[in-house]
Amino acid sequence: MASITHYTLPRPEFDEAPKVLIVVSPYYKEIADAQLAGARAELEAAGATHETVEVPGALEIPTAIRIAYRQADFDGFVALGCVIRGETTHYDTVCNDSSRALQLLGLEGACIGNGILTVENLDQAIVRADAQGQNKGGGAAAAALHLIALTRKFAPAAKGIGFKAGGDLS
Ligand SMILES: Nc1c(NC[C@H](O)[C@H](O)[C@H](O)CO)[nH]c(=O)[nH]c1=O
Ligand SMILES: CC(=O)[C@@H](O)COP(=O)(O)O
Repeated sequence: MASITHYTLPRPEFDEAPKVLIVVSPYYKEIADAQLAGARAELEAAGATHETVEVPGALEIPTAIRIAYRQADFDGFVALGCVIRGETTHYDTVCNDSSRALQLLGLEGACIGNGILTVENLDQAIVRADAQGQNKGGGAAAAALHLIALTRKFAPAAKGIGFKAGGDLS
């Protein structure tokens, strides 16, 4: 069988440290801890500051990010959690709704890395969460950092454009 490796973008560099919120569901605590280790290492390697809040399950992650996006001043967010298929259709609800809500927040301008694992079994979760393995937590943190870098790159101030009340360009 043919195989191909993923290309990883170089880590972005920042003049001013990004401030990042990690929102994690410890629904599967050991998996969440491994994801957190990978995400924190990636953020620290980029010089970002970070804090972490917990929510009960993956379904609460987008709402928690929405609250922080509206009420605090984080540059970006890392969503960490794990959904493992059970006997019922609830799996599809948790996977699809959490993912869709994160995407909608992203389209509003929130810089979010989605590290919510959606897997068939615990073995799949373990290899993906492992910071020395597939390190999906680190990958989600890297995604958030890239979106923050893009936001700063295209910020009006960086182009010398100011906005006045009323919307006139100066
Ligand atoms: N089954 C999983 C859940 N379910 C819980 C939901 O996320 C939610 O907390 C509940 O429906 C209350 O709103 N959450 C996970 O993170 N992982 C699962 O496998
Ligand atoms: C992700 C899930 O939905 C799962 O944990 C719930 O299991 P079940 O479908 O057996 O209730």
